Amino acid sequence: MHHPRREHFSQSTPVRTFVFVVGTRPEVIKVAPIVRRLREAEWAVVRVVTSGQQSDLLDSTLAEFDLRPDLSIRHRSNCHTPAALASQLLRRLDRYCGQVRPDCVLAQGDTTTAYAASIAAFYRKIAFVHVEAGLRTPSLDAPFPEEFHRRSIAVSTSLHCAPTSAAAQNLVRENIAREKIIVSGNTVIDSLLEVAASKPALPADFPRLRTILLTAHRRENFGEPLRDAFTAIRAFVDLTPDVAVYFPVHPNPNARETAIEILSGHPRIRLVDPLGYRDVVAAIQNAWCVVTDSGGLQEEAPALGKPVLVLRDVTERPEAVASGVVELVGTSRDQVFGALSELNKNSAKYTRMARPVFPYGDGHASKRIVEALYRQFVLPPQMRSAEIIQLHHAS
Ligand SMILES: CC(=O)N[C@@H]1[C@@H](OP(=O)(O)OP(=O)(O)OC[C@H]2O[C@@H](n3ccc(=O)[nH]c3=O)[C@H](O)[C@@H]2O)O[C@H](CO)[C@@H](O)[C@@H]1O
Repeated sequence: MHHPRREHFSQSTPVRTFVFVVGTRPEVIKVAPIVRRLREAEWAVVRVVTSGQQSDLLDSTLAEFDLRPDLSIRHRSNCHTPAALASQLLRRLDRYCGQVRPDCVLAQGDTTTAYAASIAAFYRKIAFVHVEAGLRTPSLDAPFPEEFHRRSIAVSTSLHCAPTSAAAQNLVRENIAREKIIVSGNTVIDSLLEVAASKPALPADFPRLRTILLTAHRRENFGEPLRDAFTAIRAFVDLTPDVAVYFPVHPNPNARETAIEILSGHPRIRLVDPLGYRDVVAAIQNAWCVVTDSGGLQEEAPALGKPVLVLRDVTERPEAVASGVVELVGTSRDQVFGALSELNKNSAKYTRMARPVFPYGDGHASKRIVEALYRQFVLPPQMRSAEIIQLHHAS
């Protein structure tokens, strides 16, 4: 497919072509506000490619955010391992980049899709822009394989859009030049605040009790860790008659089977299919607390003033933990049960954790990113202001 490039839309301003590559639900939620804003810019031609990484959740999320892909990569053969997906994607993205010849490839986060997109861009000598750059844990294989993806992507990125100052500092520690980093905020807060402002309706089956919104799907929690955490949650609900659980179950069979095994058949535990984004936002707004191993929910719930217990031992999102509204509890039975009981008994603690904080953004991240794209890809080098492409220190 060849898209003719208009070299100039007016006498002076060149038109640049931007290719976004997305493969999973969170990537769509997080790039959609950038795509929408960039499409309004007369200096930008925007293409969206889907990678086929998470085919079951992608189409509905694309539709909800009104993102129509220009290319949907489908896989004939089994692509269930990161290696199989990465190798197939690399070939397909290389071909696409060769045809379209974009000025820039953009991807978000830490998926195999984002990793393959960064390599494809590098081999074609195309600038790569990384959205949600600089998240790190101390261990290369936790989360696996995402931490490896993040670190590898950083090496060839020309513009790093870090959500927070701490993420930017992580990049500086890896010797990334400061001029290549902006602190944009996380675009998930753009999506979240926009949806929250439109007052989404609560899903009809959401319990009318104090409700734990539960999600769990991280690969490193499959098996015993999930089984332990779910057992503790069930025990807590058994002992606390005014508490319910609302659990949109991820389609991954490893997560799904354990959820059904441990949590089904309880009158106050509701296992439901994955929710649309509007439903999730309404569910967070109406939850008593959120228990999760998801990255996105650790960012969203604090902005809506809901306490979060994280079913992981480490997080690449330390900011809300430092604010005291997110607690890392791991997956052991004692810790999960203990953390829920404490939140239930200790109302002063609950109140401290149930206040809106915005460490991940103010809802204007996509505006900052589009401004940075304009500076980097449209303005001549001598006119690029250092104002925006600079490292803001934590206040
Ligand atoms: C290791 C790690 O932390 N990696 C993260 C991972 O994403 P994640 O862990 O956040 O993934 P999920 O939990 O699947 O998605 C979350 C989003 O989905 C919404 N949601 C949830 C349930 C539902 O029923 N319906 C929904 O709409 C929810 O509100 C939220 O916005 O990959 C991203 C991409 O690279 C990275 O950004 C991110 O670092």
